[in-house]
Amino acid sequence: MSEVISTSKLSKRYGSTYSVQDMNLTVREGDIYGFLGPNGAGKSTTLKMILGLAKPTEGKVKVFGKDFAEERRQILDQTGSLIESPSYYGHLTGLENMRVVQRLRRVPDNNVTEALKIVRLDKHKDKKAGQYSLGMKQRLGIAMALVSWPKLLVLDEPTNGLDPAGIGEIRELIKSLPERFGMTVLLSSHLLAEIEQIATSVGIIHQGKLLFQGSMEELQRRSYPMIMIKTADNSRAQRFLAAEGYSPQLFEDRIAFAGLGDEEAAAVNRRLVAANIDVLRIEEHKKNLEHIFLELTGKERSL
Ligand SMILES: Nc1ncnc2c1ncn2[C@@H]1O[C@H](COP(=O)(O)OP(=O)(O)OP(=O)(O)O)[C@@H](O)[C@H]1O
Repeated sequence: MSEVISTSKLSKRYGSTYSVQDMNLTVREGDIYGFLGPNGAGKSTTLKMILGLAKPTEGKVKVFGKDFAEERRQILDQTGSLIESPSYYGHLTGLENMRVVQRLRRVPDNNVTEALKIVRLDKHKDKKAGQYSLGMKQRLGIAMALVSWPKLLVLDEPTNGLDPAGIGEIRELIKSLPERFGMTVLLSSHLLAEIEQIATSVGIIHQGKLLFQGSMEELQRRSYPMIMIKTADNSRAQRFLAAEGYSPQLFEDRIAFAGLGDEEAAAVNRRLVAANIDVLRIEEHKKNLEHIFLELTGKERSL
């Protein structure tokens, strides 16, 4: 798969503070790349530099293998974006707003009709955008970004402020874009669950630095399984097993073991039963992404 975006040592400094530092980001064709980080991590700043809306202090951006500084126009012609909140004219209808973008992008009427249909605003196209709900405004913003059928779509927190139904709708829409239209999508979010559900690749940014970059599977692989055992008396089970040389931890209503193989799990089970401690459940838990994220950002030490 070819690289659609690659940045090398991309940095942005405001005063003496780096908002983004030495960012080597790679987005491949057909990816839905989830750019994940807490508020203030530097996501918007990075996206703005990729789109030429902010000037890097250091480093380079290549989009479609072209140097942004040299081939800006050609790159932007094939790119659609929604950065921060959508910009629209409140006194114009959804359709009229689309026409404004249509003229700028010099695309046929059909593109407008299709884009409105895809974001399901076709029935509301004659209503003033100022009277749209938050979700509709967001969808209008996405329709504007889609109108030229870009090869690359960059979306900054596209589900911000939406209710769960709206989030689900936008999520399904984004997920369908690579397959339906051959697009590559780069989107940012501070919500792990959202990235987990949409993205095929992930970049985790914290305090301006990229801490992890890879496929969603690679990130998932970092999670090692824990064996959780629920007994009729967890405290007694824990003391008993600790005396037998194991090191279980009490965790909610279970005792937890790291790195316990199948045979060891069976042995623990036998010992508990022999000690007259009823075993109610034995389960394998994968560490969830939240744990991994917290570990990467250095905020979590236990379990
Ligand atoms: N124009 C600016 N001048 C000074 N500092 C800025 C400017 N723009 C951004 N910053 C700082 O850069 C850091 C990163 O901001 P950025 O908006 O990129 O973060 P983010 O990850 O997108 O967060 P959020 O999700 O809250 O938008 C913040 O500390 C912010 O205060």
